[in-house]
Amino acid sequence: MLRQDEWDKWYDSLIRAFGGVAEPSEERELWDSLTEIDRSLGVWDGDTCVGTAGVFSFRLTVPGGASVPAAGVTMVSVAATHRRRGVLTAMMRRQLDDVRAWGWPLAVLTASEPVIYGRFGYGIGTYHVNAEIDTSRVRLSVPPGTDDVRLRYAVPADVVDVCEAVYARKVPGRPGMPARQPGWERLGLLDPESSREGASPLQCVLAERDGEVVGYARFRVKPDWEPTGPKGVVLLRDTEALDPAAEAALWRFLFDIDLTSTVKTNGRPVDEAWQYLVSDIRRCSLRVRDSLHVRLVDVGAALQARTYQAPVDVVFEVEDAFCPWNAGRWRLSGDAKGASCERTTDAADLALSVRELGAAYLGGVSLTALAAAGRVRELRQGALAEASVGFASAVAPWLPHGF
Ligand SMILES: CC(=O)SCCNC(=O)CCNC(=O)[C@H](O)C(C)(C)COP(=O)(O)OP(=O)(O)OC[C@H]1O[C@@H](n2cnc3c(N)ncnc32)[C@H](O)[C@@H]1OP(=O)(O)O
Repeated sequence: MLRQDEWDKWYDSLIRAFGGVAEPSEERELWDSLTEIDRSLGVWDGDTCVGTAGVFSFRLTVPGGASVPAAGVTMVSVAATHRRRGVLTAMMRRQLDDVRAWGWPLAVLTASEPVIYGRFGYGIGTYHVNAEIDTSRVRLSVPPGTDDVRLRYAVPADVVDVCEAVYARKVPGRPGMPARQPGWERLGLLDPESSREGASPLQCVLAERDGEVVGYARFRVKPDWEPTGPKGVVLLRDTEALDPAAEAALWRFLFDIDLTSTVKTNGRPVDEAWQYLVSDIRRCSLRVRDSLHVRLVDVGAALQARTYQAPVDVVFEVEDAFCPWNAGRWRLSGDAKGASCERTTDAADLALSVRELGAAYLGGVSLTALAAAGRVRELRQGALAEASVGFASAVAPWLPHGF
């Protein structure tokens, strides 16, 4: 376990493993304040730190809206001098044992390289979309009520509480969103000058209706000119809105900022509303990327913490070499109201590894698709369709920010 007075050395070791470029002090201080020391691991060779791993104590929305304790695995590194000797494997062993002992059913992470974590039982549970929208050509058609939404600029730090309140109201409605705990609001405000690369400081626009804040967008603008005229870029940091009209008003604003011709987004939901309002989706240059990797640390507790949009009664035969306490047969019975998941000796209906369960858990990756890839085996006819429909989420799961 890490000690507070070791943090600087520990963090320096992490930074070096990521290439050694120092973070702006504002950012370093933020991660210092968010580090949960007693949940962090350091591996030392003498007084040199050669391995780092941390955990944030998240609560994550799962299908059905429950907020489930989840270890947000973070700050993982092994010094290049000590790589490929099993240091990461040893830290993952200790960490997953710890998470189990804390009684948390899930561990989640975003990976520097997707190849790393499958061996430890993580499956890719959410994807996100990056877009580069040609707003000189792409038009938005907005729903009724959009013109009733008033927009106004505000200083981001001055209105962070109202933005957080909007965010908090969105959390239960989308699997994968963490409830933002005190301190995390600073992540959305992070704005070191050295990271702007010619763009403006962070700007914020609030959407209001009848004096109530119903949405916000935080962004930067990077001015640019060519001989024929302006071609500035709007760099979206984040946006949330409480209803379709507020959402459309904010996107219309982002599309229409004078002297700009591109909106760039990073890490947006795959089913976000603006995609269904644009005149030309092809000119939005969508790219999909893996986002949250999900590991069921306690299969029974995790599967019964969520609900199922259609009735499910199936026996899973689960393979889990890294956390053998999960291996074996589990009967999951559930519907949209609740679920139970117990050990059973009954015959299995579906066979899969814990990695596929992690992928399907938040409802964004279909068990049928995994079966088509040979990753899930159907042992009772009909069980695959039943489980696949039950597991799906009407709203695509999404992780709103890195950690
Ligand atoms: C949640 C996060 O924080 S993501 C950030 C992860 N960190 C980084 O990317 C920083 C740079 N990289 C590193 O620090 C290290 O290379 C790590 C942490 C990725 C791997 O640490 P190591 O101690 O070398 O891993 P370890 O020796 O335990 O490897 C276990 C297995 O995973 C494989 N593996 C580990 N990392 C990688 C990788 N990046 N690419 C391919 N295979 C890998 C190893 O080859 C080994 O396979 P084997 O069991 O078949 O021999």
